[in-house]
Amino acid sequence: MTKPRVLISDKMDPNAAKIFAERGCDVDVITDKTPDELAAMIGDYDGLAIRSSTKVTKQILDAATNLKVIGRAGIGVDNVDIPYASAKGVVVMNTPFGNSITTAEHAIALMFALARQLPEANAQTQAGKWPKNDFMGVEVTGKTLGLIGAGNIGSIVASRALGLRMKVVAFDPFLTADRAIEMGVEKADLDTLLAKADFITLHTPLTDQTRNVLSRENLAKTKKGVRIINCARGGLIDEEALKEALDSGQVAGAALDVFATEPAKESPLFGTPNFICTPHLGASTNEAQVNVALQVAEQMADYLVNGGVTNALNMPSLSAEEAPKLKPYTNLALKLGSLVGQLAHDNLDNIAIEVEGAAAELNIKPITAAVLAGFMRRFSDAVNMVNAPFLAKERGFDIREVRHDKTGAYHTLVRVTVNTAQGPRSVAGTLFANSEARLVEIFGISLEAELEGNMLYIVNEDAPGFIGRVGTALGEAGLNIGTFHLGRRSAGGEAVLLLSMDAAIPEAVLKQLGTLPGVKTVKALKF
Ligand SMILES: NC(=O)C1=CN([C@@H]2O[C@H](COP(=O)(O)OP(=O)(O)OC[C@H]3O[C@@H](n4cnc5c(N)ncnc54)[C@H](O)[C@@H]3O)[C@@H](O)[C@H]2O)C=CC1
Ligand SMILES: O=C(O)C(=O)COP(=O)(O)O
Repeated sequence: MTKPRVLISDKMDPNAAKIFAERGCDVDVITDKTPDELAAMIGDYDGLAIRSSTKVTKQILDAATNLKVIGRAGIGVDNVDIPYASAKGVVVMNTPFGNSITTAEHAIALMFALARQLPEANAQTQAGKWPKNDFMGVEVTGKTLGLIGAGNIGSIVASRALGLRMKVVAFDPFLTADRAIEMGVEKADLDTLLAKADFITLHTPLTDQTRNVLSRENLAKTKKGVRIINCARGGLIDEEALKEALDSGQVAGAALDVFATEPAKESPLFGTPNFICTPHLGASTNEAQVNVALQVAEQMADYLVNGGVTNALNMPSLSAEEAPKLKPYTNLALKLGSLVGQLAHDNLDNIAIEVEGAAAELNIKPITAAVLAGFMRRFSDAVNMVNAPFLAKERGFDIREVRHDKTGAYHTLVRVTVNTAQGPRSVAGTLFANSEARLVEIFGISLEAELEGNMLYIVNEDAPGFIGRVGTALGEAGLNIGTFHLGRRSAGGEAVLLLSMDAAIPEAVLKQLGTLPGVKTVKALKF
């Protein structure tokens, strides 16, 4: 097997490259490339490891013809076009906890820097001014900290602030009353927070809902003299409006680690009194960088080498232990989905996946994803287990997953059913020797077959001499039959023939077979 190739395109702790190599990947570290340069090289790679500098846009994803996984050594993934990556079947992972303490500490550091104007006092002292009477600060003890976003980082900031004897008011639509009590914070709506807070700190991702949460209008609702800290994402604050609010004194100080456009080489805020900034250093500690580098490399290598999925934003998790157990099932599911996809005529919008026996003990999500991937291959070759659920959702598919406790004739079974105009149609398969995928039922008829390569599917009325006529027609066309599988509903009733063929069957031969007496359906299948 060729080794998966990984590109590390942002500055990352060397542990990442080391882990990739140890886990059987070829790794290149090539940073600071322009988008065009990255697009020109990305086609060679199976994995892309990034921080916040690399922008994974449509341009990059279109050029990434071999890419299977993007790993973000950090938290925010707003620099990755996740919907497009999903549509392209590329898994996107992050490391949701590795740098959260470090970033929370940076927010607290900036809060103190604002409260005591440390950067300016430091600069003037070192300039020989000894400005002892120019810097009157504020205490944080007893003050109210307004937390916008109370997730991992926000809750660490809250715990540190409570330790500093501050009061914490939190706005987060997903914060439950119980969790707020557990955190020791007061849950509030945004307007209440804006009116109460002496300091405001932001800890939400950048989304369409959070963009400009501190807009001009909202800045005007703050308590006069508020101090604002942003260690989350630049787009959360209207920078022009913040500049005006600093100039007017509505905002007494602001500390930004992040900017709407990065690198921020210029800004209306630069040079404003009581404005402090750092160049997106929130996650920059030795500890955090080692954490995220190790974690991203482990996760990506797991996926590329074993199929394990951890911390993916566009795919259900699958442990490295589970992945090998599920592999034969996803293979079976892909084939059953593909069979239904190739045989179903209607414009279907529903599919049910049932598992029983040993299959019912497993994580059903990857099995469903594989059925959908197989089923939707009739729409596009680019469908895989990552993008199939996403595409199915986009098409408004009704997907049902059923887990049966009972065990039937087979120790393990996966059944795929679609509702057609003629009623439900289902196919089922099992695993022989725990690994070999076998079809065992097709549209209510028992029939055992491997679904492999080129196949010929015929439905006919069971009648003497029919099989001979099929064999003769194929022989005369110079087409060799590999294996031959037969099933029927009842003697003289509907029968199914499933043949594996050594080569694809030409259209003319299919047409000719269709003219044989008693034939209802003839179809070439490909697995
Ligand atoms: N400056 C830096 O170097 C770093 C910045 N970050 C940024 O910090 C952000 C937060 O990280 P975590 O706390 O780990 O994420 P998280 O996902 O644990 O927490 C985010 C919180 O924001 C809340 N939220 C979502 N929409 C909201 C809305 N409309 N209004 C209010 N709250 C909302 C969520 O409910 C969640 O509780 C990341 O998304 C990333 O952008 C993260 C690490 C380093
Ligand atoms: O983890 C995050 O979300 C960060 O913003 C850290 O960014 P960085 O990896 O330091 O470029």
